[in-house]
Amino acid sequence: MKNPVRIAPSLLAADFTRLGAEVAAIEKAGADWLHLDIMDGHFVPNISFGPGLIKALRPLSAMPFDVHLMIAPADPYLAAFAEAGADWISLHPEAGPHLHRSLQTIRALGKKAGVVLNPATPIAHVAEVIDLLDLVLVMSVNPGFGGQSFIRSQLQKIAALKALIGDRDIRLEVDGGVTTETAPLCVEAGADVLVAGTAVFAKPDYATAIAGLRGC
Ligand SMILES: O=C(CO)[C@@H](O)[C@H](O)COP(=O)(O)O
Repeated sequence: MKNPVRIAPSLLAADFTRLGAEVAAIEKAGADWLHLDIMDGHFVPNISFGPGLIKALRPLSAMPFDVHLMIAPADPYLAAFAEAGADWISLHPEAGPHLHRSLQTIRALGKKAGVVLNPATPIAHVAEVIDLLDLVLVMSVNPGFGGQSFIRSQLQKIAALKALIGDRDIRLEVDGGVTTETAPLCVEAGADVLVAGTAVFAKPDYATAIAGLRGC
């Protein structure tokens, strides 16, 4: 069965002086999920925000909170993100020695578990842990910053993952350089969740931007 396409604006591109209002605005504009990029200045060369912000935003929105951990190690912080209000928690295979155990921990916390593949990370990691996955996130830029250009080779990776996932109940998400030009290519390759930062928050009308990414 084909999943409907979900649009997940990335808060990293929002106006940090008015985050509560930004979250309310994208929800009203039709966003499906809120994507939250957690960066530690070590796993990626940027620092963003932590569980405190997620806890502050949680009462303001009914959207599922989709938390992408760009931190290493990730294991010591999984419970904090779960308690703060994350619904989906995804991490990189490179973030620790025991991806399988990390995914088990996320599920034991009652959350949906995801694995994230950098542009140079092979899909073999997914096959090894597929029974523990609710989501696979393909990075179509090198993680750390918004506003980068889409790496087109990742379309083949999305298609290969779609074939690997088959009819399992696993979302296939793409993040980085997603625009009205690249979004249809991602969906055609098999993605069903589109993360977009600048393609939403840098636009004057969020509803038009979200509808454009959804292809309607
Ligand atoms: O995780 C990241 C970057 O590391 C992304 O979520 C970006 O924040 C997406 O930004 P755009 O490429 O859509 O502007």
